[in-house]
Amino acid sequence: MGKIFVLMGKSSTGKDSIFKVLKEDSDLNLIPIITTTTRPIRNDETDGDQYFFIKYEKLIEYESKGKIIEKRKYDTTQGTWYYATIDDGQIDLSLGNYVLISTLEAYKKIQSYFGSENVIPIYIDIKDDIRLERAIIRERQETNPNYNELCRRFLADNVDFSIENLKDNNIIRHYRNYSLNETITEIKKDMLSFI
Ligand SMILES: Nc1ncnc2c1ncn2[C@@H]1O[C@H](COP(=O)(O)OP(=O)(O)OP(=O)(O)O)[C@@H](O)[C@H]1O
Repeated sequence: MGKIFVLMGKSSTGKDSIFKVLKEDSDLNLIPIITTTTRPIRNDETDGDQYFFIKYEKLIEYESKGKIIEKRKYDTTQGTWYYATIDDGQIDLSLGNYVLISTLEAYKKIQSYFGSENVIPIYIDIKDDIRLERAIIRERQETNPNYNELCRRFLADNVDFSIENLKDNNIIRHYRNYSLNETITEIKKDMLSFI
């Protein structure tokens, strides 16, 4: 039976940078799960790469077909955005091991959907000052930087990933992403021990 590795962490901790490398690693041979969002695509993103970028109407269509594993709603400074994991036939644990980027809330639902023994958390963390610095550097590269949204998310993440929430979900191991290569090596070693 395959495993699902769930990469989690506050914004700008490096989840996407780590995901990009792990999904190309031939030793791990992980199948990436692409989740869905209704938020606008950023300059450096490609549809079907970081997310499937869909319209709200399409999300409702999936919902009416009972295909939503989990869905989250965020009231952002640019309007309401939804993020969802959709059971669109991408995941079959008899076929291999999977990796996705998600949230703590979604991780819980994925665990109840696929069985907690099959779902492994990979929690990425860095100190707040470095996280904020990386977030600002990244945002500056956007055509229309949105520092209000950056700040909203920065603060919201500290609530979502509070020490209590992490403890309640039994997330003990923290992978500290100061050096990207070292973090990836560490995660890879642990992943290999599960597969
Ligand atoms: N170890 C690292 N050292 C320096 N910069 C890094 C490191 N890891 C990631 N970054 C940079 O930090 C920024 C945030 O990384 P990334 O987009 O991967 O984070 P994320 O957790 O996926 O963020 P979000 O959840 O907001 O999409 C990017 O500009 C990335 O290039």
